Amino acid sequence: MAAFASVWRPHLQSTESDSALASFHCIPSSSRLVKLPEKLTFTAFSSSRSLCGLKVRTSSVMLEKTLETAKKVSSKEILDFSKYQGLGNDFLLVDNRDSAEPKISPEQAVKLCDRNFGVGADGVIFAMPGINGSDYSMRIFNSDGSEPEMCGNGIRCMARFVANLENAAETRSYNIHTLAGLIIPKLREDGQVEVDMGAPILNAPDVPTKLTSSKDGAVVKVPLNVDGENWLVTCVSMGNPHCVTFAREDGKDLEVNCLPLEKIGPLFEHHEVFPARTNTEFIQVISRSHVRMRVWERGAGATLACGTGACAVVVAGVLEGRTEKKCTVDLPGGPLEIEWRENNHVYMTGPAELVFEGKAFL
Ligand SMILES: N[C@@H](CCC[C@H](N)C(=O)O)C(=O)O
Repeated sequence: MAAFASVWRPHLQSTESDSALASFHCIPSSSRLVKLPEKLTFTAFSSSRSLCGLKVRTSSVMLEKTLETAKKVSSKEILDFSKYQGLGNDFLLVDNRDSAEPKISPEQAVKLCDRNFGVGADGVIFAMPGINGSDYSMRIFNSDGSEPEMCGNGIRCMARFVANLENAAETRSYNIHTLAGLIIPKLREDGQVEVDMGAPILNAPDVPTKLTSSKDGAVVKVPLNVDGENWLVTCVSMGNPHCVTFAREDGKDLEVNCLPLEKIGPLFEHHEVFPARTNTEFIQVISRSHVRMRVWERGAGATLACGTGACAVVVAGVLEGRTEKKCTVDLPGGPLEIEWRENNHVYMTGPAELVFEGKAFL
């Protein structure tokens, strides 16, 4: 972890392109605080110096240890990561193939996901050794440090990440063990990733929700009072819980771009009827095969896309009689193709792209 030290008119300047590393050190020149690795103490020097890739120019910053020591200290506390995004849902991917324990703690993930003080991401994903014959296991921490069972956009990114690590063929599929069971992403020739997301879970206590079921154990188009307003909701688990709404109780179509997501999202997420909290999808139907979605994610807030959410939406759309089983879901970050097939599995197709690789101080 970094330590704070008082200095006199410090001026730090990054000499590397690694913004994550730099962000731990860069401060406004008017400030009197500077973050440095905690094991450093101070003596005087008065010229321009380079510290861990940063140029230090001040007349009175005092350093006792050598720059070599600083580099050794830093290297022990650096995390290598690759940043990926799927429709703007962004993740730090960590090569965790040598251990069945995540390399960083939930608290460290929260810091790294911070968009001002860290690298910035909706979550951290660990590519871990496979279990029970699977190729890999995936675990993920949300940006609030909580651990979800699954992540649809994340698993597309993970497939691309492990293929890069392995220098694998452009087109192949992986069996990935998740806390929601076995999920199978396939890298396609056209660059898209198609994922067999498994079967939806509809039985209310398994979602989980305390709402009373309306149809064969499932919660379909059931009124839910949120802050004095009644919404009609359908609850679906894709391994993780989702509450999907197409309308308030007046039945009028939603105009999703006009919803105050930051206000109502947290009220759904923490509603007492969702014992494990919930992701919430607000949907506007454009046609029976095309919907517009905005999402408030459990543990991450408003994101540009949610893969498990888009799958839950098509299942909910079919159960409510609003959509076909094959549907395009438009998210703020772009479209996902979703299909609920005859084998009861939901298939999701979308992009996954490497943004950059980096190193961050923990
Ligand atoms: N963005 C993800 C879902 C990530 C997990 C979610 N926030 C939860 O807590 O369930 C996706 O693409 O599915």
